[in-house]
Amino acid sequence: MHSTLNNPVRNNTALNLVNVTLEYPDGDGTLKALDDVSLKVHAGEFVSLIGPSGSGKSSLLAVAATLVRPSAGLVVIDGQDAGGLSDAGRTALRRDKIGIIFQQPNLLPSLTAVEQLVITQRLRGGAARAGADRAAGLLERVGLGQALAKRPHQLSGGQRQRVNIARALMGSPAVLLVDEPTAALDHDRSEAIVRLLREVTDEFGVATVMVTHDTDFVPFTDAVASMRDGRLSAPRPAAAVEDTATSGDDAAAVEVPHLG
Ligand SMILES: Nc1ncnc2c1ncn2[C@@H]1O[C@H](COP(=O)(O)OP(=O)(O)OP(=O)(O)O)[C@@H](O)[C@H]1O
Repeated sequence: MHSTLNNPVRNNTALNLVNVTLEYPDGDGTLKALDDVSLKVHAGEFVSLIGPSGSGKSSLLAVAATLVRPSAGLVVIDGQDAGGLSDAGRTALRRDKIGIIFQQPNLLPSLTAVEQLVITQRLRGGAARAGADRAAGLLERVGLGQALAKRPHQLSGGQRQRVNIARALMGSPAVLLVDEPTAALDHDRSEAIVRLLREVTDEFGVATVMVTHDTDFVPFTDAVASMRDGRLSAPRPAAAVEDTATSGDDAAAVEVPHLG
C-alpha cells in the first residue's frame, strides 16, 4: 500500500565511519570525544547506541550527520566521502541523504503537520503539489492520517514525534540518525515510537542509528554498540544487550553483524 513512498532497496553500506577521532580543546590538552571510532551500518539495519553520559554518543551522531567535521578519519554517507566536500557540499549531502530526529521535534508552531513536511521539500527545491502528496502519505504511514491539518499544540508528544519521523523521511534519506527519541514520552508511547522506527527502517531501507538510554528498546534493533570514553564497542546482536550493557572495553568497532 505504501510501496510508492519507499526507497529502492539499497544493498550497500549507507553509513561508514572509518577510524574517526574528534578532539576538543581541554585546558592545555585535548579531549577525545571520539577515539578511533569505526562503524558500518547497511541499508535496512537498525543499530542502537548506548553508553554513559559524556561517553561520546551525541558526538558520534553529530559527526555522522556531517554537522561536525572529525579531527581525523572518514565519514562516508551512501558511498560519498563527506571529508572532501565544501560546507555547501556537506549541506547538500545532509539534505539529500540524512534524516535527523532529535529528542524534541522542533516543529514550527504555526504550521500544520503537512506543512511541516512540505516546507522541507520546498527547501530542497521540490514541487509543492508532489510534496503535499508525499507528506500526506508519510503522515498516514506514521499513524497521523487524521491529523494532517493539526498544528503542534493540537498534537500529543507522541504525535509530534511521529511528525518528526515523517519529516525526516521526506527527503528519502539513506541514513536516519535518532537521538533519544523517547526522552519526553511515557513507556508505552516510547515503545510505539521505537516500533515505528523499526518498521520504517525496514520499509524504507534506511540505515538507522538510535542513541537511547533505555535498554528496554534495544531488542527492537538489530545490533547494539556501546560507547565509553569516546571509544565504541563492536556492535553485537541486540539480543545480547545484557552482556553489552555491562562491558565496554572492546576494540574499535566493526561492521554490524547481519542477523537472521
Ligand atoms: N562542543 C564541545 N566542546 C568541548 N567539549 C565537548 C563539546 N561537545 C562535547 N564535548 C565533550 O565531549 C565528550 C562527549 O560528549 P557527548 O555529548 O558526545 O556525550 P554523550 O554520550 O552524548 O553524553 P549525554 O548522554 O550526556 O548526552 C564529553 O566529555 C563532552 O564534555
